[in-house]
Amino acid sequence: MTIGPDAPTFTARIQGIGADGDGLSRMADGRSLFLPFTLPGESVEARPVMRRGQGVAGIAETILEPSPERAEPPCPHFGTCGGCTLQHWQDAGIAHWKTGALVQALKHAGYDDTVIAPIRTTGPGNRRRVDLAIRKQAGIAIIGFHQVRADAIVAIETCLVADPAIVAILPALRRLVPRLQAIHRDASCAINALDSGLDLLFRVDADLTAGDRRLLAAFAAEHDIPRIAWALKDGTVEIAAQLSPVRIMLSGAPVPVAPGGFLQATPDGEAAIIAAVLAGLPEKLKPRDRIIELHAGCGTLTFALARHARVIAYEGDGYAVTALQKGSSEVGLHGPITAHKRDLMRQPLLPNEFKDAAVVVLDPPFGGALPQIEAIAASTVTRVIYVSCNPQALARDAAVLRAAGFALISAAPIDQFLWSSRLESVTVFTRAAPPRARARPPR
Ligand SMILES: C[S@@+](CC[C@H](N)C(=O)[O-])C[C@H]1O[C@@H](n2cnc3c(N)ncnc32)[C@H](O)[C@@H]1O
Repeated sequence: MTIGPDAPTFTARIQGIGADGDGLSRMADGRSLFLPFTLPGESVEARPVMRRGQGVAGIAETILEPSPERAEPPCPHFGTCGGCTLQHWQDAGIAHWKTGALVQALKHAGYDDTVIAPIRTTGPGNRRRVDLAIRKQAGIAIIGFHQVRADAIVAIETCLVADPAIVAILPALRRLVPRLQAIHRDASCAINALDSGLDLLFRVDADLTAGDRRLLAAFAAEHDIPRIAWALKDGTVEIAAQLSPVRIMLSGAPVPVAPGGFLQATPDGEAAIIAAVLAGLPEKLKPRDRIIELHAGCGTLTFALARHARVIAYEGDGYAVTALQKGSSEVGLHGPITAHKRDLMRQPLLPNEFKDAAVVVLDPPFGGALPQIEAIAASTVTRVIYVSCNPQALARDAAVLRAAGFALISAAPIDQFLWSSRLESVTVFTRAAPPRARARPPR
């Protein structure tokens, strides 16, 4: 079959939605056809444009029979900006599909008949972290998000998912960037909306000049931005301007999060994740018990967990570990929380390091935590709370837990990535203590 921008169109029926949020149909030769901005049940006039993996990516030129779940996309940038891919779908349809994605992932791991909690969805204007792409072209700054699978940047005037304080700084950034000499062509600006105000991290392609530093200090003062940092491609981060301390409150602890440091995408999502994690703790947990927390970041879950038992936290990013330690000493929790820097992919905790852990909480990055899960499976751990941002990785890791005798006792889908195909979830697994770990019966 001809594929390309001039390929003939044909009528295609959308059978489902793929992991990236594209509608799924079939070519006449049986290959998968991915059609963005279409919905299940729709009939469309499709043009197959290019190969994608084993399948073909296409364009729906005309929606011949629209789905009753179709919605009018509220954002003027929808369709070009790669940030949101599902604004053409009513909320209920997205919620149903995302819940189904979690059910499927768990089924794939061998867990059938899972009872799934109702999905918690974050509303617009809540995203407190964005990573803006920047391109300087003919003295003008293009600032926005990349198109899906493309190098082009869509200049954004507004963003309906981002915190309004982030949207409000965009015009000033567009005026600032052309004047920064350290930006030759491509750069980025990660913005975290913290409790102390916006926190900016520029990734630039050259060293800042003295003039750049003055500009950034003046920009920070004019817009009441406590800190602006910059980083070169090697990842070294330096502070360009700091007017006042930065902090985010995590379960009552003021944490001086590092520039560009990881935070859950939205405060509502963070609250829902914490609630689901705490609900999964063992009923008889005592303050002297040990919780082992893996991929702790700067302490989003740690401070909440430390109200219930001692927490031994591990995290690979040294800046995050330092922030967590500073936050715990601020609230006098230095005793109950111990934080260690450790690369858990290369050096996962060994089975015997989980000895006496009442529960393991893990919140790995997108790729999941296979080596670490295998060590947990081989340990005496009886309860695992798994926070995941990728159902596929969860499916793979949960299969290892199932093979090691863990039952799944709860699963909570959390949609903090409004109008995107991404999904967060919290799942709780338990198993009986293996014979050698069981208490000896009295004689
Ligand atoms: C999804 S974030 C969760 C962070 C934290 N639990 C939170 O809720 O804010 C994943 C964390 O895993 C950390 N991480 C990524 N790769 C790692 C590795 N190989 N070893 C240890 N930590 C890693 C990241 O730095 C990040 O803090």
